[in-house]
Amino acid sequence: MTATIIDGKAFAAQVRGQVAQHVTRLKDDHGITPGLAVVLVGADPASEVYVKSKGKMTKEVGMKSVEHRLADTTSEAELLTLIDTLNKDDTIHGILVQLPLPDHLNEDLVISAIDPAKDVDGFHISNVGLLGTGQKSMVPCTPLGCLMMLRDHHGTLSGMDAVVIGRSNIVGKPMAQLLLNDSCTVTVAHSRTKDLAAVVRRADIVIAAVGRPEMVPGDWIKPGATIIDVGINRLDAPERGEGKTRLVGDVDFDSCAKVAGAITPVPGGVGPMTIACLLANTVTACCRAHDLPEPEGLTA
Ligand SMILES: NC(=O)C1=CN([C@@H]2O[C@H](COP(=O)(O)OP(=O)(O)OC[C@H]3O[C@@H](n4cnc5c(N)ncnc54)[C@H](OP(=O)(O)O)[C@@H]3O)[C@@H](O)[C@H]2O)C=CC1
Ligand SMILES: Nc1nc(=O)c2c([nH]1)NC[C@@H]1CN(c3ccc(C(=O)N[C@@H](CCC(=O)O)C(=O)O)cc3)C=[N+]21
Repeated sequence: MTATIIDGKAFAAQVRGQVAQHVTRLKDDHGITPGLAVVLVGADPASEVYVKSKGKMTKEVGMKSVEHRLADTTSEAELLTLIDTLNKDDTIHGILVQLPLPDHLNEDLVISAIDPAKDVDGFHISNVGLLGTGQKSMVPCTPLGCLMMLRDHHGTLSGMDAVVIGRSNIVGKPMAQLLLNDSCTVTVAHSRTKDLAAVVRRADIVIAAVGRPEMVPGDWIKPGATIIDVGINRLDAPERGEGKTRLVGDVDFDSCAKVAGAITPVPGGVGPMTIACLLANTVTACCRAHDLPEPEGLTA
C-alpha cells in the first residue's frame, strides 16, 4: 500500500481563505478588524521564523498584526505589564506569547496572566478546563489543525483507536482530549511507555508529537492507519550544500508511507495548519468579544 498524502499546506490555504471571508464580513458589516498580538521574548532563530510567517499570514487575511519583540533579559514584571496592556486593548482579540520562554520567566504564571477570552493558543488553565469538560473554549492550534485534517479525511472518528505519542501541554494532552471528545478510544504514550511499538501497532490513528527525528518506523504501523506527524526537527543536510538544513518529522516518512493509509508530510503538514488555526481562533475570539455568531467549521 502507498499512503495518501494529506496536504496540510493546501488545507491550510483553504482555512485561511475562509478566515479572510469572515474578516471581510466583520469589517464591512460591523466595522471591526480582528487583531492578533504576538509576543516574542529573546531571539530564538526558530521562533523568529514562525513569528515572521504568522505576521505575514495575519496581514494576508486582512487582520491587524502586532509584534512585540522583547530582549531575553526582560523581567517577569515587564512582560506581565505588556500582557495587561494587551488584555485591555479593544483592538486586540488574540494574544500569543511564543514558547518556550527564557528560563528566568515562569511560563505558567505568564500564560495565566492572558485574558482567557484572548488566549488564542488555548493554554490558559480556564481554556484547558473548558476543553476537558467538553465546553466551549479556545482550542490549542496544533491539535485543532490535526483534528481538522482527521475529520476531513475520515468524516467521523467515532470508535477509532487513536494513539498519541507525547504528553505535552501544548500538543499531546489537548490532542488526546479532542480525540476523546470525538469518541476515539485514546491511548497517550510517553517516554516511560512500555513496548511503544506494540501500543502503536493497535492504532487506527497515530499522532506523533515527540521531538525525535524519524523515531517511528513503518513496521510499528498497522496497515491502513492514518499518521499525523507533528514533529518539526531540523537536521543538518550537508548533501544540499554547506550549512544547509532540512526539516523532518517524528516518523520515518518513507517506511511509514508504505504501510499507512494516509500520512501528513513534514514540511507541509501540521505546521501550516497550526498557523491557519491561530488565525481561525483569532476570528472566533473577535466574534465572541462582540457577541456575533461564530464562524462555523473553524473550531472544534
Ligand atoms: N507542527 C507544529 O505546529 C508544532 C510542532 N511541534 C513539534 O512537535 C514535537 C513535540 O513538541 P512538544 O509536545 O512541544 O514537545 P515536548 O518536548 O514538550 O514533549 C515531548 C513528549 O514526547 C515524549 N517522548 C520523548 N521521548 C520519547 C520516547 N523515546 N518515546 C515516547 N515518548 C517520548 C515525552 O515524554 P515525557 O513526558 O515522558 O518526557 C513528552 O511527553 C516537536 O518536534 C516540536 O517541534 C510543536 C508544536 C507545534
Ligand atoms: N505559544 C506558542 N504557540 C505555538 O503554536 C508555538 C509556540 N508557542 N512555539 C513553537 C511551536 C512551533 N510552532 C510551529 C508553527 C508553524 C510551523 C510551520 O509552519 N512549519 C512549516 C515549515 C516552517 C519552516 O520551514 O521552518 C511546515 O511544517 O511546513 C512549525 C511550528 C508553533 N508553536
